[in-house]
Amino acid sequence: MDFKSRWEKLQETKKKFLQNNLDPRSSFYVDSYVAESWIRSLAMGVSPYANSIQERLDAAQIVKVLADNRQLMDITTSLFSQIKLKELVIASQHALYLFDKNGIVLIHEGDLLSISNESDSLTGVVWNEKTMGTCAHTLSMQLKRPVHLLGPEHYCVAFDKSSTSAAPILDEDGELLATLVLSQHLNDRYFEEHFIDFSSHALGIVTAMAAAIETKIRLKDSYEKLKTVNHHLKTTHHMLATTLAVIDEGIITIDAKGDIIHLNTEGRRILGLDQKQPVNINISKYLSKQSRIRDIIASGENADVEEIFCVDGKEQAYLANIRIVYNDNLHEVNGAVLKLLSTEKVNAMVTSRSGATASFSFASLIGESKEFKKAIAQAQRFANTPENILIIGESGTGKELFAQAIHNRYRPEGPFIAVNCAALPRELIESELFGYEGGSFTGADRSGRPGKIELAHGGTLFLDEIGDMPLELQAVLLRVLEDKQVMRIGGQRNKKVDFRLVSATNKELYQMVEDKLFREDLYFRLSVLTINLPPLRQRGNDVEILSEYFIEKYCRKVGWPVPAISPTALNRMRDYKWPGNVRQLEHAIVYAVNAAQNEMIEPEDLPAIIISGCPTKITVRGKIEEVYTLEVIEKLVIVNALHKTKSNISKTADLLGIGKSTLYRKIKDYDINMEEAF
Ligand SMILES: Nc1ncnc2c1ncn2[C@@H]1O[C@H](COP(=O)(O)OP(=O)(O)OP(=O)(O)O)[C@@H](O)[C@H]1O
Repeated sequence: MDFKSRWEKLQETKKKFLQNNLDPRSSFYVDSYVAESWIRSLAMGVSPYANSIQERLDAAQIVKVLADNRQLMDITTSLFSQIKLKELVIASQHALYLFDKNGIVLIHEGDLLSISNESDSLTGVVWNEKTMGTCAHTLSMQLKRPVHLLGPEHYCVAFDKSSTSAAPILDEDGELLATLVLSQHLNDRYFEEHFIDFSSHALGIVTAMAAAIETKIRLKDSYEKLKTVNHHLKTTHHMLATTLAVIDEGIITIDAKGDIIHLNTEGRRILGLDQKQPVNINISKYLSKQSRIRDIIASGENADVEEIFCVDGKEQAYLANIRIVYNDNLHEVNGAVLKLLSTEKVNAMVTSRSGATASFSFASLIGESKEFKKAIAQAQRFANTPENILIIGESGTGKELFAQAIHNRYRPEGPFIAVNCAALPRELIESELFGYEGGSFTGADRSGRPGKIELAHGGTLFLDEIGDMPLELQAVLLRVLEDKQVMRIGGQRNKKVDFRLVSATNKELYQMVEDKLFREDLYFRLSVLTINLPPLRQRGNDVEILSEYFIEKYCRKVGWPVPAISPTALNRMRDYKWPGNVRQLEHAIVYAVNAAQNEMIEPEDLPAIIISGCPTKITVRGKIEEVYTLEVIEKLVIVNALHKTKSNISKTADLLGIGKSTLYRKIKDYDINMEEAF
């Protein structure tokens, strides 16, 4: 059927439908979806004779709709301008419309039908089946496919001489975004001269343009998504970099060949690289030939080892936690992450957690006597130099306290490591002082352990009872002091150590040198600066000052009222010889505070040894002399020996040259309190 005949048949069918209510669905010429739409339009009360649309969004709604469709409109207008569509549309006397998914006019070029009664703009006009009945774009919106309507197929008679093509614009999920419409008014020439149907061309153009817009929208969406992913990636990267930067351990990532891929701030500091310097360096540049890192990576097994890094000629030891990174299928080693913590820091952490800190300062040393003040002044002077210091004094005179005060004056930030050479079995002193390498001897830690000398790096090593150090170890200690480096038992390499040695003794050290029990060279090295601590019995009124101090300290601790000391009790305490010095005084005070019935400490509240240990005053040739009974002296000797052996019965018996059972009997007879002796 030719164009003109078809047009006439359509018009006839519509007329019958509108005027005689003849069901268009039975017509051979009208497609069923068009016929259905006519019926709907009529049912919705749309006037078939309307030639303008009254429904339009208000200004605010228009602004919102335009904003919601901004991207679509931008893409459409840029496409229009690219292919000069506007000019083409006008020249070919077409009109072009872009509708949103609800049929709101977003863009239009030309308004051939003067559909709007507002001459200026159609934007915001609500043009759908409800307002204008069957149109190409209303059907295209419903069917989601391109639709062409010829004149009378439109519901409104006003479009009887129009040819309209519409194509939907769908999103990725097939949801309707908009429709694009190309419409042409068929003037009389079409009917009289050509009768040519150009509709297929228009439909092709509008479909191709809708597809182009869809592609552009999808591209833009993908780009936006990529941008977001990229942004997330960047943010994650920044967060990771910031997290790594605040970790005060060096984090170095290397590939399987050992090339550095990434380092955090501390990692850069360790390798001496400034923050901007590129990192394409191989890690082996900083490692010695003995380094185990390469083998560990090749073995593919995580490991924690101590590694020496050499940067600018300077060696520094680190505890390296090596974690292997595999590729996705877990068969191949991609590289490793090294976490480096300087062994100095590890040691400092170990020592601070194990309580190896010095709490005493010169200000907390109690005493006003001339002798004591002289010792303090001397210690303060010596503290300011890096030299080794020897403190000589009887047991309990405060030698360790002095060592702590010296440490806190000179190197308070470093570790304070104390070793009592008399308290350790001979065989253990060596490993305790020098440490050992992993697997050096049975029973040792698999990973090895640093010795106290290593742990004292950057601080003070306090060797108490230095006189008890075995001769063979004295030689090793001397070498450490001379070379300032230490080698662990079973180890291969020397480690630099920097510490101040404070040693202490209650023995006649020089006498030991003469008896060949102590190395002379070591003695001279230790005793450059010597401090003699006076025994308590030579400190006059310090007994009273210290007693009051200890009473208050103890009562504060247990929350009791502070008692006074009666003058008689104080006299007894002054007369007593205090073989255990300040330590013994402190214990005596704890005993007395507990024994005292009221606010006054009386002589009977003091430990029995203090009362019985005081000399008896007798007159010899007119002169008052202080004499001790043999019993008192024996008791004192036993207490002293018990103190020295830390109440070890066998050792005490050996020391005194008596049998253990005799010792037990005497302890009972003299009512010796073992704790008090200690
Ligand atoms: N001047 C002092 N001020 C306060 N307390 C003191 C003073 N002197 C000693 N002490 C007390 O005496 C106790 C013993 O001190 P310290 O351990 O330093 O003695 P020492 O001479 O190292 O003993 P030893 O030779 O038996 O190891 C300390 O716990 C402390 O409470």
